[in-house]
Amino acid sequence: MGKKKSKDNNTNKADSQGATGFDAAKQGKIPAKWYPQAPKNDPAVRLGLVNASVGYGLFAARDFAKGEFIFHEAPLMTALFKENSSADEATVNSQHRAYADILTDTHKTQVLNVAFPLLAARNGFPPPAFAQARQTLDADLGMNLVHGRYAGTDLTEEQYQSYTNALADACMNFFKFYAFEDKTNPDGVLLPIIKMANGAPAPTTHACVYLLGSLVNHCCTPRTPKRTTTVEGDAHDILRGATRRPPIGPNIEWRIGDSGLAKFVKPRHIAVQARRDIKAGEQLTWDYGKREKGFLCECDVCHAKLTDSLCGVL
Ligand SMILES: C[S@@+](CC[C@H](N)C(=O)[O-])C[C@H]1O[C@@H](n2cnc3c(N)ncnc32)[C@H](O)[C@@H]1O
Repeated sequence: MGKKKSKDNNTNKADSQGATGFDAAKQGKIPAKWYPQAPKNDPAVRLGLVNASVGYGLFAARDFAKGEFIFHEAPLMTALFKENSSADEATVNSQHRAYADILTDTHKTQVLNVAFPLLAARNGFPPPAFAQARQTLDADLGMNLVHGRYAGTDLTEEQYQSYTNALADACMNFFKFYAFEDKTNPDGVLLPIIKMANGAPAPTTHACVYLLGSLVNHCCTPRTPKRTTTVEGDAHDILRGATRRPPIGPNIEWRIGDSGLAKFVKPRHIAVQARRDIKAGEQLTWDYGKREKGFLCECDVCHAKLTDSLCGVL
């Protein structure tokens, strides 16, 4: 009962924030492309498993038009962050403090351990049983979302087990994998996190971890953005002449805080919008940028490149 009450409180808070943004949009104070077009309680995203090596991903729960606002959410936790910072005491302490704060809130801890089994494993928590995980994800995945959006999951028990079983030797640097750089410090000066080639200490700034935003996977930006392909599509196209094939490449983009695009997005909140038209069920991806990624990319652009090179060989 207590849990339900706190969720309702969250929703009410979100609604009142949403109303402000909504009014501002109606008055033309924010660009129409950020206007929340979907009715309240229309789910924006679902959590699913891409495959065992890529892990979780976010999927569109409905169609989105190019430029459409998809969701925005408050950070679950923020901490200091430095590129390659695992030896930096202040940064590590700050990250531990952020995590400890979350552990004082049982409800948030449950959600965190289900949404981020990597983090749970690192901190010695076995992933919860599927039945509990499913309930938590369905009910609470969108608890940080504003504008009344919510999210749930389509994860099956089999998928959940296959992913969580693979996590025994899970990652050591949670923030490195999941945090967003909040590039705007309180004075509005940009503090990009860059890898220092000369070994000098990298700049430190705040990093934010989000419940949904941090679960978005990477997709490379295609060199020629109009290039589109599918294996079957290629074969048919050759026979029938070129037809329009589904687009590839990152389909969303994000901003943190009020970056001049959305006045209702508070500092450190992340806001996500469609970079092109998106169909329900499509995985939402963005380009992580040039930073060292530390994984073998399995995005559709890399798959297309591989297909192209194999076709070239055959
Ligand atoms: C921000 S997390 C995204 C959520 C993650 N898939 C999960 O299940 O927790 C980033 C991690 O996801 C995986 N990942 C993201 N994009 C990927 C891609 N294009 N190819 C392979 N792995 C990817 C990598 O393990 C990466 O370190």
